[in-house]
Amino acid sequence: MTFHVLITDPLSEEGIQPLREAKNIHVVVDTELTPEQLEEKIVGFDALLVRSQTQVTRSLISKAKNLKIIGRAGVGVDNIDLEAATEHGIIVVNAPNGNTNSAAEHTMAMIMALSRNIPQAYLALKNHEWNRKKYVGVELKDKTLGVIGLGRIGSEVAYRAKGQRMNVIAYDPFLTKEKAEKMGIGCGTFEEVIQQADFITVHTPLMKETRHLINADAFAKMKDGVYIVNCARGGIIDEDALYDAIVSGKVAGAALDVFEEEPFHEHRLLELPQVVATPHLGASTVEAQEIVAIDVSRDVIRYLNGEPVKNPVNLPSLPKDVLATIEPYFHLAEKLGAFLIDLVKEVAEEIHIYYSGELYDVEVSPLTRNTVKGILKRHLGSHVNDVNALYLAERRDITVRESKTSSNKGFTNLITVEIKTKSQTRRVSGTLLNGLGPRIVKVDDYSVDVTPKGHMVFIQHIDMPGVIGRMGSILAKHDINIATMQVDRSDVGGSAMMMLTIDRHLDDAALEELKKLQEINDVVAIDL
Ligand SMILES: NC(=O)C1=CN([C@@H]2O[C@H](COP(=O)(O)OP(=O)(O)OC[C@H]3O[C@@H](n4cnc5c(N)ncnc54)[C@H](O)[C@@H]3O)[C@@H](O)[C@H]2O)C=CC1
Ligand SMILES: O=C(O)CCC(=O)C(=O)O
Repeated sequence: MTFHVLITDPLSEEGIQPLREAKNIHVVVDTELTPEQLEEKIVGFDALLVRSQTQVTRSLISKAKNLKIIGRAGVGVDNIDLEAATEHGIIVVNAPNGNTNSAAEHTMAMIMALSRNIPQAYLALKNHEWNRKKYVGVELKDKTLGVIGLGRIGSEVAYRAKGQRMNVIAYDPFLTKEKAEKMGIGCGTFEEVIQQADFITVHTPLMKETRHLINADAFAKMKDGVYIVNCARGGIIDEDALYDAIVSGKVAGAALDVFEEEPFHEHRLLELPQVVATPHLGASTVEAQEIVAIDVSRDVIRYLNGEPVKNPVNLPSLPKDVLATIEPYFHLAEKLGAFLIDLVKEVAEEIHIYYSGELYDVEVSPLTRNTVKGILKRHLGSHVNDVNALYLAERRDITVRESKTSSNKGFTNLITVEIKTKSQTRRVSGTLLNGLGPRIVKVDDYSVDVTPKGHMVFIQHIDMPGVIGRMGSILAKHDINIATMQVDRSDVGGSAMMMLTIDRHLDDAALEELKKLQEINDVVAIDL
C-alpha cells in the first residue's frame, strides 16, 4: 500500500529525505495552495505536513477523508484545530525540540537589537544619515529580564541572558523555587515579574489562558521605560494595548517576531520607530529546519506503518522504556475489548480495565485506549482509532475506568476487561505468555487458554453427558471444522462453558440450530 503525503509549507529538503526514501510513501510538495484549493486537494492524502502558515481548520479536516496524521514541523500547533483532528481520529505530531536553540538565539538577537537600536541605526545609515546621538542605547548588564513561560525556549533564553550578566526572574505555573535556584534565577508571580523587569520576554504557547496575557492592565503595572519582546506567538500580547503603551512612553521599545495576524504587508506597530521586527523567523535556521523536518517525517513514517510515534500532541507521549514495556500488549488489549463486546452483544455503558503484574507500575493509558478501540469498533466501525477512542466513548456517555491491582492470580501480567451493559456485567482476562504471545485465560469465572485470533464460539450450557457430541454433530452438519476446544464448569451438573476455535465464521443457521439444543443456554459467535 502506498501512502500519500502532502507538504503545504516550505520544509527543509534534507529534512524530508526520510519520507522521500520510504518505499511505501509518495510525497507531494505544494506550498502555493489557497485554502479552497487545499480543501479540494486534501481528499486523497494520508498525511499533511505543515509549519505555521497553513491553517488546518475544522472545515479542512472535515474534507480530509483519508487523513490519518498531521505533522507540524515546529512547536506551536495553534494553526491546527486539535479538537477537530481528535474527533476525526487524526493524530497530530510536532517537533518540539528541534527549534529551541534557534528560537532562543533569535530572542537574544532581538533583545540586543532592541537595546542598541541596531535596525533603526542601520536603516538611517542606508538612508545616508550618520546620527550617533539619536541611537544611544541601554546596556543589558545588571538589567532585569522577566521571562514569562520558562519551558524549553524560555529556559534557554534565561541561561543566555545570564551570560549577558542580566538578572533573570521568571514566572511559569510549573516553576518551583528549587528549580529557579538551581538555574540561578529568581521566580515570582506574574505580577511580581512584570513589575520588576526592565525587559519582558514571553515564551508561552498561545491558548485561551495566554491570549492577551500582556494587556493594558499588565502594561500599567510595569516599570516606565520597559522593553517588550515577543518571539513566541502573536496574540499573547494585545497589539492595540502595546501600541498605546509605546505612544504614551510607558514602553520604551518592543521587539516582535510574531503577530496576531500573519502574514501581513502593513502593520501600524511597524510605523513606530521604537519597534523592531522580523517576519516570524525564530525557527528559521538551516539547523532547526532540518531537525524539525526530520523529526516530523520520522513520526509520519512510524505512524503510517503502525508504529508508535515520538511526539504526539493529541495523545500523551510516553518515555521509551515505558513504551517498550507496554507495546507488546497493544494487540492483546484491543482483542480483549473486541472479544468481550461480541460476548455481551449489547452496547457498553461502563468499561473497567484492571491491570496487574508487570503492568501494575507503568503508564497504561495507551492500553486502555486500545481496549476501548476494540470495543467501539464493533458498533462504530473502522474510523475508531487510538486517537478518538476515548473521545468517542465520552461522547456516548460510556464511563471508562482504569485500575491497577496487585492481585494477578498467578500471572506475571494480566489485563481484565469488564463491561457493564443495561442487563449484564461480563469479564474477560488475558495475558502475554513469554514466547507464545497473547492468550485469553478467563471468561467470566471460567478458566480457558485460547489465542485471541480468528473465529470462535462461546457456549454456555448445563454440565451433562452428550452435550459435546450433539454440538459437534451440528457443526459437522454445517461443515464447520473445530480447531480447538476447551470446557470448564462451575460444579458437577451445574453451569458450564465451551470455548471453540473453528475454521470459519459460525453462520446464523448453525448458530440457531445450536441454540435449539435444550442443554445450551447461550451461543455466541466471536470473530477477532
Ligand atoms: N518564533 C518562532 O519561530 C518560534 C516560536 N515558538 C513558540 O514559542 C513558545 C514556547 O515554545 P517552547 O518553549 O518550545 O514551549 P514549552 O511548552 O517548552 O514552554 C511553554 C511554557 O509556558 C508555560 N506556560 C503556560 N501557560 C503559562 C502562563 N499562563 N504563564 C506563564 N507560563 C505559562 C508552560 O508551563 C511551559 O513551561 C510557543 O508559543 C511556540 O509556539 C517556538 C519555536 C519557534
Ligand atoms: O515553522 C516555523 O518557522 C515557525 C516555528 C514556530 O513558530 C514554532 O515552532 O512554534
